[in-house]
Amino acid sequence: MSVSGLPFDDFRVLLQNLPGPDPHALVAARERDSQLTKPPGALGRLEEIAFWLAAWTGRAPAVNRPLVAIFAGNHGVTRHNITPFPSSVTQQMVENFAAGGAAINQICVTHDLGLKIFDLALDYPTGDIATEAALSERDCAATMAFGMEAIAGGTDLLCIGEMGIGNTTVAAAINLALYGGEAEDWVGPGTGSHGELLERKIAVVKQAVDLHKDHLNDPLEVLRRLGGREVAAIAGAILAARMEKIPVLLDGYVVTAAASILKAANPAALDHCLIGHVSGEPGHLRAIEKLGKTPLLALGMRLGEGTGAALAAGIVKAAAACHSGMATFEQAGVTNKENGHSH
Ligand SMILES: O=C(O)c1ccc[n+]([C@@H]2O[C@H](COP(=O)([O-])O)[C@@H](O)[C@H]2O)c1
Ligand SMILES: Cc1cc2nc[nH]c2cc1C
Repeated sequence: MSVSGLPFDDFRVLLQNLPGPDPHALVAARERDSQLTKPPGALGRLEEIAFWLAAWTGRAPAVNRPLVAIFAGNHGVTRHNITPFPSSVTQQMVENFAAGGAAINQICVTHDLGLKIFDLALDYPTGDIATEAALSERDCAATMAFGMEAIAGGTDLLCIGEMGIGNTTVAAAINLALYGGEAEDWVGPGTGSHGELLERKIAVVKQAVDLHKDHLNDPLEVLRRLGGREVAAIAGAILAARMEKIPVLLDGYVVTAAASILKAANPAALDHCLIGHVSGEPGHLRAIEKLGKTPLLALGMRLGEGTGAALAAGIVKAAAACHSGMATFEQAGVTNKENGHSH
């Protein structure tokens, strides 16, 4: 935080000074790819993923310490009775993650991914966005700074997930603020809001964006007024990963909304991120299109907790393994000339 000035000042400076990709590592990866024992381009998107890893790590593509970080928060807006599950489920699921009983635990075991849970003041829900700001500037900046620490233990691929009853409502409000359109374009069922629950969810999102409308030209104001603690921490984690040359896999609707805040502040802010999957939440595909990205997977999942990003990490690991482990034509003696030496 700044010695003088406002809590967001350092983030504003950071957002305008993000490092770019490493051109040398990218050229080296393209050069090696052209020598591997496969027809040019035959590994399709896996080749693009290897190049992306090289560009954003500045090294030969490798994934040795992948990490899933789950950020958990609670939301004052749930007082409007807009979700089928109570806010107490956030803490209960955090305990389930710790005990190894959630879907994300099984995917982490499957793909050999580390898992860290960051619960963010679950006993202190954010302000109700329909009637006040979710967070003060000070609290929002401090939570972003906390999120930046997610990578402190070291990782070379960060998969970002979240847990927070009510957070598909705040994600919808963020998207409506950033992209416009109708509340109905961005509000979906989340964990299963239909009928009157869904109608109230739509009304609350409209009310929230209307209440804060004079302040929504500034992406960090969108974050603190309409977001939540896990949303702020995710924004911080994505920024920290960029500074530390760590590629990022984004998960579903809520993580994408958090990421969109950064993109609104700097169009290049998400160039080190891929979208792990498109979730079943109807607004997710629309939000992904606004980011100009193509998700790696489409499995009809709508769970959150990092599950889509973690599944995609398996593909990213395979892309790195192919790039680094395959033989070159020369090494394998594969050639397209009869009895010749070159391909
Ligand atoms: O990632 C998604 O696209 C996604 C879609 C629907 C629900 N969720 C999860 O469900 C919770 C939020 O849903 P809700 O209905 O309480 O707003 C939160 O814990 C998210 O991880 C996540
Ligand atoms: C049970 C349950 C598990 C979740 N995981 C992510 N969000 C969730 C929401 C609920 C309700």
